Amino acid sequence: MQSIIDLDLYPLDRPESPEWQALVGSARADLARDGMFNLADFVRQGPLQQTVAELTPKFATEAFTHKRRHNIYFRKSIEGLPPDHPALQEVETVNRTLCGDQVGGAIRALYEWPAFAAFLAATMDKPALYPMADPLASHNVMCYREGEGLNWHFDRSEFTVTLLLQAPDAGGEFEYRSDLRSESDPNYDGVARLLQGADPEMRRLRLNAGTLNVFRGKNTAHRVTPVKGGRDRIIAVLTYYERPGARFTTEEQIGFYGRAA
Ligand SMILES: O=C(O)CCC(=O)C(=O)O
Ligand SMILES: [Fe+2]
Repeated sequence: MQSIIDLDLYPLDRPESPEWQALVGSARADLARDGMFNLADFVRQGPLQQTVAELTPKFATEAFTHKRRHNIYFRKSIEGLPPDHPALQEVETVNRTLCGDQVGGAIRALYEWPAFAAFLAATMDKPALYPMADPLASHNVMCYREGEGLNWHFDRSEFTVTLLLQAPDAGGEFEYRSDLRSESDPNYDGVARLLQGADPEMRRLRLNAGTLNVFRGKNTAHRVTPVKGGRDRIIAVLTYYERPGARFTTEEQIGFYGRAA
């Protein structure tokens, strides 16, 4: 793992050491304050560039083009909400996705490294986290070309872990609004306000390649703005759950990836 991650900077291989505990502590403090934490230069430049070189031809030939109009919930209707409620306003998403069964190398090695899941669990104050059993959804790499983005949504899992592999020249920014809803309060009026561009608490993040980002995606509305310029935005999305064996439904697999597996 030392060839992929700088373990001197980020001692994930030494759980419970003072350095590991300090890293977990600062990640927890950031999560509590901002709903996210970032570890810059988490993956080394060599494996980053190698991964981009391996995956670029696959994006040209075998990636699924995710292009659809959807609302922030990725659901046709929400019980108790009239179809014309502004929280159900539709937006368009376009990007290309490679699924877990198409991504190997450093990304898969990191995804399946037990010490990485254990570190993430500690930052989130959970007893354990497990990779998904879903051959498609477990770890994805997404590519956004000029004009492409991912529109407003909430994630299925409580936390989302991303690793930017290649930053675009401009655009492709990550915009988010932490704690827009909660388990007990869907806050549809707040959702409508965000979609109308009128939420003063929306924040924007420009990531650098190699940065690990962890955020509370289930109740944090977020989007990726359209990329500008010729350099694609390429990002790995790693999904963990508190129980082993998590899978998407067949309908979700087809909606996100165009196939079931
Ligand atoms: O591309 C990103 O930065 C975010 C990806 C994301 O939100 C998702 O895959 O659910
Ligand atoms: Fe997301």
